[in-house]
Amino acid sequence: MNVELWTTASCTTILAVAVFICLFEGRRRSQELLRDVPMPGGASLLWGHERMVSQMSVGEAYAQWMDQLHSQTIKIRGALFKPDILVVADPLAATHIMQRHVYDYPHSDVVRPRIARLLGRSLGWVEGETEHKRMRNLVAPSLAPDALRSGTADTYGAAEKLADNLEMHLLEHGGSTVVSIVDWVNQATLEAIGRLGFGHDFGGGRNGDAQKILGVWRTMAAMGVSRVGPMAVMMLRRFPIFNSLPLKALRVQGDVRKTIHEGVAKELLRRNASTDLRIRDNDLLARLISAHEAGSIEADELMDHISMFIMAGSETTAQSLAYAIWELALNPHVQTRLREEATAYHGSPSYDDLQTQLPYLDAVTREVLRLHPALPYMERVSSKEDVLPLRHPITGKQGQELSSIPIAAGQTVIIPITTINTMCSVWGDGKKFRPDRWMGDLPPKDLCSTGWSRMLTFSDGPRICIGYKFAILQFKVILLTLVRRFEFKDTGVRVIDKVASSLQPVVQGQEELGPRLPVHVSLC
Ligand code: HEM
Repeated sequence: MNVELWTTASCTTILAVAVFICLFEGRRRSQELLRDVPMPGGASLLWGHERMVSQMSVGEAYAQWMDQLHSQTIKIRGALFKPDILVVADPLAATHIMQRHVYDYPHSDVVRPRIARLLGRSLGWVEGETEHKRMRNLVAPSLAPDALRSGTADTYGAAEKLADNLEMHLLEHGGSTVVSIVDWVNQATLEAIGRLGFGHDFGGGRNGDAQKILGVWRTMAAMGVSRVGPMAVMMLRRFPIFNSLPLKALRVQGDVRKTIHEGVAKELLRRNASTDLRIRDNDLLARLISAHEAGSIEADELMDHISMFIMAGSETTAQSLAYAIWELALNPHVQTRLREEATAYHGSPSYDDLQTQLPYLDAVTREVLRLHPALPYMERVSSKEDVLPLRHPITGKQGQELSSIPIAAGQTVIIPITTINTMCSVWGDGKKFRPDRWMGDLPPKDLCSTGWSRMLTFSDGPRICIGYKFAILQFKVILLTLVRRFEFKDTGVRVIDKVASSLQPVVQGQEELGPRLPVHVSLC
């Protein structure tokens, strides 16, 4: 063997041993600190518990294990010999992470590169307190209640356009037909964020740009819910370096951001330059452009804020609305009662009336957002050692009661939003769709999360969803408009909740068709 070859071989071996020692050491330390945290049985040697999580309907596996182990804090075995993953539904521990120490728990190596590819290096991606606060302060006024008050009429405009298009579609089909409702409501939510944030008309969510954006998103989501989707997540969780490989599953994520940048974002900037744009003083685009002109943000950041807000501002609300209509189809008595309230109110309720004058619409909204959170879980990694306080102590290996657990730096932590929002030990009949719960007694506050409405649907603390008030406005306006004009009926299919970046409904037996939520619609 010549010297060069020998040196290369030795270096490679030393590197491989070093990587192995680091991985092993990280695993050992994390296992040691989590030794008292209960773990369910049945892990596969290769896939740990992670594959089971992805095979069941969203949140189901965690709920079952937490019930079995009588604990809201558990650990699961990671796939491909990854160190154990901590799953935290305990309200005090979740509040500790999201409220008080959110900057010590950045997004994981699966989540952050995905956000960068899909939506851009904007607010949901940025880490570190200073940079995060800077971005948040830049965009927050555009989504504050005053901005929403002046944007309410535009949101009604988007909802009416959807209702008109749907009515036309039904008339072409003899007055009633089955539609995949997600695709329809997504047109309205895209139109609504276009109008509110950017003074932009997406042609009711049906023009060329809108169709391209919704099309690439659908392709990405279909791949995410296919068999390769969960595999890719497990591989990336274990080997983050795969994030830089030219894999198809990753490339289609990048297509979403690219489509927005090359289409609507360029068009907005072109029209701004020719002053052909209807910008409200405080709207998102106006704020971004003045920050760019003042030299406080680069062009790349400007473009990424546009892609982030167009997608985050439309897709999540569309999923939630689609599930709302599906629940109305499954629960005709709720639908009738909601329609009665909606038609008893004459005209279009203002932003403030929507908060107080339609109590049943409010209850239905909260119940759908509780049961079907559009982001079913959050995944974080501790950047330093920490001690997690617990509201519900766990019993250690020696039978001792532990009201806190130590966390190693680098520990992956999952906060299972769906499981937290629906836990029967907190909510009683937590898996049942029952809007009336919001008009009666709610679970005691100390058993619940400190997020909006005692849930974690919009996260909590300094990184709580910045668009949640707009999401609720869109949700109520579109649901109110649709329930006044259409009747929804169940089609009898069984739906399984999957995740591809966000919650995605899949029809059992028709998985190959990708995310769909079929509902029978007719004119009222
Ligand atoms: C029902 C609809 C929505 C749901 C359930 C939802 C949920 C969430 C959740 C759980 C997070 C935290 C994610 C994490 O930290 O890992 C988040 C963050 C975020 N959401 Fe939403 N969201 C919704 C609608 C919206 C809308 C309408 C917008 C914009 C107009 C928006 C923009 C954002 C942004 C920019 C962030 C990052 C905030 C930060 O890190 O400071 N979301 N959302």
